[in-house]
Amino acid sequence: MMKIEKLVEQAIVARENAYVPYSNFPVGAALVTENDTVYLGCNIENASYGLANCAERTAIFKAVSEGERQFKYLVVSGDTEGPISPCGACRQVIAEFCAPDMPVRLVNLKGAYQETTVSELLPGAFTPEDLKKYD
Ligand SMILES: O=c1ccn([C@H]2C[C@H](O)[C@@H](CO)O2)c(=O)[nH]1
Ligand SMILES: [Zn+2]
Repeated sequence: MMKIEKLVEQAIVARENAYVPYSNFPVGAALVTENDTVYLGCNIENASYGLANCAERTAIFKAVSEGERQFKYLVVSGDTEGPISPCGACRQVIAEFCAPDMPVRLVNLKGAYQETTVSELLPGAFTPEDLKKYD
């Protein structure tokens, strides 16, 4: 397992690439694969506001598009008062690709954090398992 402090630092540094001309709210993410590869993500906004892609989804989509399917840890960082809170869309995408018991660390820039899990972020998620009987 990678050192958590280093992952948190990477998730914070990942904010530097955020494209956030509309919200001015950079968010970063660091996603660790089973083989300890780290995929970083930042939020990427759009003049058509609703098309913003959050940092967590950027990291997940980068990893999945490189063929990765097994993940073991996710860190999300933002300059929030308390730990950052992923949006509903990200919670659903996280539940698609990460095991229910996978740990997720939500952090801010002041050292506050919440260590949670995928299933705690989205209890009762609709997942690929629910479609299996239609295979
Ligand atoms: O967990 C979060 C929460 C918010 N945002 C982004 C979406 C938008 O670009 C900006 C303000 O909501 O922050 C993320 O990337 N991840
Ligand atoms: Zn989101």
